[in-house]
Amino acid sequence: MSEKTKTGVVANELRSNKKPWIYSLGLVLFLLCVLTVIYNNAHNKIINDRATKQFNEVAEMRQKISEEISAVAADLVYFSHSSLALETLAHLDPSAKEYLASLMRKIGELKKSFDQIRVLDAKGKEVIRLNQRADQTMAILAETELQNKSDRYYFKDASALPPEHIYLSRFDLNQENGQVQLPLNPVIRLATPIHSAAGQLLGVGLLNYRGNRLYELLNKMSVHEGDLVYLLNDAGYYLWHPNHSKEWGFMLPERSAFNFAKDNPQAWNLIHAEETGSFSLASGEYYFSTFELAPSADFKVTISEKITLLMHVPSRIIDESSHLLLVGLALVFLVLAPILVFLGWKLGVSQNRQAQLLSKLAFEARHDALTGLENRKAIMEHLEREVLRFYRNKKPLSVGFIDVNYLKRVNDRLGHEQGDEMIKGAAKAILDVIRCSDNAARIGGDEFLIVLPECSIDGANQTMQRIEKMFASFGRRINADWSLSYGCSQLENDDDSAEKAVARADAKMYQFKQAQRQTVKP
Ligand SMILES: Nc1nc2c(ncn2[C@@H]2O[C@H](COP(=O)(O)OP(=O)(O)OP(=O)(O)O)[C@@H](O)[C@H]2O)c(=O)[nH]1
Repeated sequence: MSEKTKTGVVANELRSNKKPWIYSLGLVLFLLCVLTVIYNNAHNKIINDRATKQFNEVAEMRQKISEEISAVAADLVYFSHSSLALETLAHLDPSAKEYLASLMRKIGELKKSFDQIRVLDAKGKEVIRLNQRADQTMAILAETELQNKSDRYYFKDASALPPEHIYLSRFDLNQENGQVQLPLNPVIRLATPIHSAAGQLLGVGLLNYRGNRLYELLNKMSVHEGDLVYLLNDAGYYLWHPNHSKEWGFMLPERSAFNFAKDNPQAWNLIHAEETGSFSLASGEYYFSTFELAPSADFKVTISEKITLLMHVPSRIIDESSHLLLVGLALVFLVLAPILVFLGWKLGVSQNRQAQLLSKLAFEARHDALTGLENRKAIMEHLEREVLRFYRNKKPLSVGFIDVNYLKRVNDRLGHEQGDEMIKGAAKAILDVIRCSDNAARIGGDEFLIVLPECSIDGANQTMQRIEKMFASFGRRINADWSLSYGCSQLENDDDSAEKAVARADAKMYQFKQAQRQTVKP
């Protein structure tokens, strides 16, 4: 086998050995790519779903707060602009006051969300006042307990409004006698001026809406575990904080440090940039909506406060969802990767086997099984090519024909194994003697053909002699009398052909054999 062929075979083998690895790694890489695509899609979907959910939640809560305040405004308008209120304040009907108080009590006990319900006259003196009891019933205060509130901002602001307009105080803590009421009592005061038919101010209707009712709504918000909900006033103070001890910093000096705007100036600027939106910071995602704490547009609202509903998804929660996804996909990888490695390996091995089988078949189709030399078909193709080269460059081309003598007799007398040894001996002698550029083939039972490019007939005959000698020496080693006959021919001109050259060499070999037979007695 030539060095070149040997290198080719080694390269093929190396390639074959790598195939199972390549297929296994290829499939694992494919799995990694698929899982990466799945991760990206799932991750984006989680982000989008979360954004949609949070936006919807914030919008829904804003709507609920607006509906709640609208219902409170409707209650205020209902008793304040009733004929009973007019008759009471204008002193038209002495029994009207009693009916009005009874109506106000009904409203208070039905809704259970009012700390106080009052009617003040035009001078700010309480005419009717109901306080909510601990059991949520309403107590009508006696005449002696009624106070003058003319100096309070809510009376002044409300009495200055046009007819039927509504005033909403800021959302803050109720104060009694200049002190913050304890336990803390968050309230929103809704007030509306009461005018006579002629447009004269008769008094003010007033409701103290309990902020705790808003908190109940906020508590019902369906937030994902770990998400944080804040309600902020327009100065960034917490009206609602998951940690309630941070609320009301603008009213309680000891809590004045707790302010979202101060703690998160970057987030606060972004919140102020638009009414509703979202943004992401290192601390997590934020979804917000800033709106007026006011009833729906059906009411004429003159003064109200802007508040911000803010939902914060901490980065820890975001990372957790990504982490869970990663862990899930890692598990899928750990389950599938060994299966794919196994399948890739099997595929590579079976492809190797198939390739080896094919190359063995291809080799066998062109080679002799006993000697490993080429067969007739292969050497004739080779000779055809050499003949074409001879036509072109006219360099001498010779053919040697060898026939082993007395093979039949060896077979018959000593057995086929000895006969085979004889054939293999002839092949070995040929291969040991010819040049690398020569080609030899076994073309029949005991016949061999040798193609000798760039070799004259004399050179070919000398080569045959050397083969004959070497073959005989092999025989002597086993005390056998091995001999062979040979004949050579040289390509002559452009009319000459491979077949003709082989036939001439065969004829020469035959003559040689005849001559041998006459001189050497078997
Ligand atoms: N052991 C063995 N014998 C083979 C093989 N191929 C062919 N033969 C036998 O070789 C013998 C060849 O017979 P012949 O053509 O008469 O050749 P020979 O006996 O060498 O006689 P000459 O060629 O005339 O010298 C036949 O009996 C074949 O069966 C083989 O691969 N191994």
